[in-house]
Amino acid sequence: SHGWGYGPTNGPHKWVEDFAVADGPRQSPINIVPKEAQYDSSLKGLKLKYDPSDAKTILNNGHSFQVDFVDDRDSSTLTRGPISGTYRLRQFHFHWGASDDRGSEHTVNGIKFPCELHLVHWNTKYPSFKEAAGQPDGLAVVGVFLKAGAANPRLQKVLDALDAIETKGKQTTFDNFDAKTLLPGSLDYWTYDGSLTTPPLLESVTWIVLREPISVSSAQMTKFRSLLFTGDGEDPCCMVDNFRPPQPLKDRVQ
Ligand SMILES: CN[C@@H]1CN(c2cccc(OC)c2)S(=O)(=O)c2sc(S(N)(=O)=O)cc21
Ligand SMILES: [Zn+2]
Repeated sequence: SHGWGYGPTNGPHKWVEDFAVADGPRQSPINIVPKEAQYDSSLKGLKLKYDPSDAKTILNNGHSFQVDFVDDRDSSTLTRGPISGTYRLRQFHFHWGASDDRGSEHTVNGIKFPCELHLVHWNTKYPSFKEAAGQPDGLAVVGVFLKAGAANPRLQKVLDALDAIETKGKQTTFDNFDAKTLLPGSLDYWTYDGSLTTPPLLESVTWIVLREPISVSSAQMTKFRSLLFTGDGEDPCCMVDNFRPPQPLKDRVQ
């Protein structure tokens, strides 16, 4: 079967055919309008504690690439901020464009960034990630914008691993990586209730989008674009424009 993707025949405008929740009340991403966001003084600061030894593998999943973490104990966690309880880091991945003028999923005042990092965490009040993914308070994803500028040395270890996972399904070990090094200096954030931005588009995500971007150079973006959506032996298709456009806010505030 021709699974979902980002092309003209299986892209975001087609996902509702297989995933009716695509038209749901809390879909992601959204356009963030800082002036319309409500300041909530009761919100606490984010607490992110990541153990570099939890990093396990890096995988080309045919939609993006992701770094997977060992999540069988509370060693890499997200607490405080808008959430209650303890969420464990499961994986991080990126979304990017074919050129620097697009690529991010969330936008700010309609502005697109060339790339967006997502750090996916699941609520440990549920027995497993899969169980949590189906619950309204099951996941918390920290989004970080990447802004075109100076090369970011913190990205280099991730980018150097991409040669080994060029095609869909390729995976290689990726250990001893501190995901905290990918975060900007300030942890100021916008937050809203949303969904996965890819099928199954589950409405189980508390989104926490950091206001301060990190930098990425055009040469580093070229490295992201060297990946393929396609598997070995298939006609090669560059992995670019793997982002869902902003969705209606419906009855939500930030
Ligand atoms: C391909 N989709 C990613 C993989 N995931 C996935 C895999 C299996 C089952 C499942 O739900 C039951 C979800 S995931 O939950 O790690 C996420 S989060 C996310 S994003 N862009 O909203 O941050 C994309 C994906
Ligand atoms: Zn994502």
